[in-house]
Amino acid sequence: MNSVTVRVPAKVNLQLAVGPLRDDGYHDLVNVFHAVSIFDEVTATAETGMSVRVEGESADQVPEDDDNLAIQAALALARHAGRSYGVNLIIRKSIPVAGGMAGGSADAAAALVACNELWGLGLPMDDLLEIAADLGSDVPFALLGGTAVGTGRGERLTPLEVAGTFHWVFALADGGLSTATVYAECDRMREAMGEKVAWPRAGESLLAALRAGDAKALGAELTNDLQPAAVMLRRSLARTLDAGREQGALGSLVSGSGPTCAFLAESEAHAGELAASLKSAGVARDLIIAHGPVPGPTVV
Ligand SMILES: C[C@](O)(CO)[C@H](O)COP(=O)(O)OP(=O)(O)OC[C@H]1O[C@@H](n2ccc(N)nc2=O)[C@H](O)[C@@H]1O
Ligand SMILES: Nc1ncnc2c1ncn2[C@@H]1O[C@H](COP(=O)(O)OP(=O)(O)OP(=O)(O)O)[C@@H](O)[C@H]1O
Repeated sequence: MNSVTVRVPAKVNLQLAVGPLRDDGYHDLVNVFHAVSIFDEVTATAETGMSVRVEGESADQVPEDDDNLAIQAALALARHAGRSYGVNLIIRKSIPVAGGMAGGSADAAAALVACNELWGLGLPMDDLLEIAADLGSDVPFALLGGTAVGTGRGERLTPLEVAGTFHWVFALADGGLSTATVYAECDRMREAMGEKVAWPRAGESLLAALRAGDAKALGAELTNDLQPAAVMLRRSLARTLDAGREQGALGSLVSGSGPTCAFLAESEAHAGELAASLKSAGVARDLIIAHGPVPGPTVV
């Protein structure tokens, strides 16, 4: 086999509970991940060296050297296998860059799956998950897909049972936000308010809403502890979130570290109406309709 193409979804966080800052610079989380139908595609082709090319949505903002998370994934996999494999990766991006939807992590997960296949390694999921955790906190979930709760840095995963499909509208913003900067702003705001940071816990009502496939109940339970920090760093997000609520979204929140905002709709038709109203309100660079949960990386 000379070439393998893998399609990989974006994520939104349905609950992001951020615990105290740890000594290693990370935060313990309860992170309810949900994979949605916005996809990047990664094609891996056998080659002697390691190279990457990026095409599509905001490709110019993605590095085409060893800083690219997909190349780092291929290098980590070759190291794990103990061989000096080569690969050319072509990444076709649709997931917004630095948008809080884990696009880089998705590409890394896709590269792990594609190279595992291309190089005939046959490594099991558990090995790939271990390599993924070293690449970034979101990468293990990007390998898994579906809906799952992540603890620790977000890398320790338990898949969740979900009934049916949820319909979403995503409002894209101009420019990205740095994940590390948003966490640091969250710490700063908490300290300024003298807030005692609680140990993060999964929302029982949120898990029940997922099990029941109850969009209305889910909408009321969406929470993101990074949202105040993201809004502080990008004030315009307050207006975007307000517009979603005014236009009848069941729930509105910043996706992960932002600046993409996520709005839950009642149905596919309602998502279409909501996207049209938000477009007219002029509160986003672009709007994308998607559904979840969807499976993780898939060879196409
Ligand atoms: C905001 C989320 O996307 C929600 O899923 C993730 O928590 C971020 O995951 P990620 O982008 O894979 O993040 P990493 O590459 O592991 O870490 C980037 C930076 O984010 C901060 N970080 C990340 C994860 C975590 N549990 N605590 C943190 O404080 C740290 O400053 C870290 O240096
Ligand atoms: N394959 C990649 N795709 C996108 N960005 C990448 C990639 N490799 C490295 N990067 C760098 O990582 C930064 C963050 O990109 P990414 O799109 O993953 O952010 P994000 O969606 O906010 O992440 P998260 O939701 O995991 O916090 C970008 O600014 C870019 O420079």
